[in-house]
Amino acid sequence: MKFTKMHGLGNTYVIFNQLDDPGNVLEEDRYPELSRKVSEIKFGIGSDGIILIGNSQKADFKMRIFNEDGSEAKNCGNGLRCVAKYVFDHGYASRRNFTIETLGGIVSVEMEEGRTGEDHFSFVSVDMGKPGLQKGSIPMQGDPDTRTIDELHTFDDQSLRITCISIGNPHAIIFTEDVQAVEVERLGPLIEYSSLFPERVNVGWVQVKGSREIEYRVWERGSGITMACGTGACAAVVAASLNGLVDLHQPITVHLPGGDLEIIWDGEGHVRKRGEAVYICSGELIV
Ligand SMILES: N[C@H](CCC[C@H](N)C(=O)O)C(=O)O
Repeated sequence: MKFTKMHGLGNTYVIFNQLDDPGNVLEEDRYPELSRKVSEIKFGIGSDGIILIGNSQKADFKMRIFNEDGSEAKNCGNGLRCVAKYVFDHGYASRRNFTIETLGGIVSVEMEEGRTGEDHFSFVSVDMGKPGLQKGSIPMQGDPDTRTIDELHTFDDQSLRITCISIGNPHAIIFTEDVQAVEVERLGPLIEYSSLFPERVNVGWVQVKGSREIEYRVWERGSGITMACGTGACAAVVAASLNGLVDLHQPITVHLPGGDLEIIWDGEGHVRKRGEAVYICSGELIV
């Protein structure tokens, strides 16, 4: 199978182009195992998961994403930027703006000139759609028509205030005074596997640095600690806005371990993000 390995702020995916390469199409039940094998650095390639680029009946392209543990996710912000750059650079997209279907909905992307310009169109803007705010959209236990904003919940011996947002995929956001001091590795799985979330959950910690700047660390459902999470960064800005901690209508800089993303939300409509997508290598996977 031919692959291209790319990253968005160090959140790395091995991408299989299925648009015109039947050799990259497997039986449906083989993809979870493929993701587990490919993601493993010693016996595989090493990544946070795999992405399949396919044809769509509803959009210009289709993106499927599988986490490191083989679970299929409904959305992937960093992955969308990588897919957009790939299809644009390889001539599948005839315009700078186009749409990509995900299991979490259809998103619009626009290719932008890079900051330095040496790698033309290295930046991608993505309209991630309307965030889900009701418990029923996350999904999580409780009244499906109510929101989870700064709600106290207990996870084993930890009582934490959480704000839950769906960006097509589920996120639990926790605000902290010192994001670097958080024991992400210990708390992440406690929350990810809590019975509160029937489909598990991505967990993000946010330290507000100013009305237009936050710092964010993530424990990803199905992949653990990653260098960045695009949907998580969007969820973090929406959660911070709902808690009155950052400005609406203004670009919010989100500092992640792998770099910065620019996110903007108007308080009720679509959440948008802008960031880079970078090639690492391409090759042939022996399956
Ligand atoms: N672990 C996520 C999928 C990857 C999301 C992340 N890598 C991003 O950039 O949004 C989930 O199971 O919903």
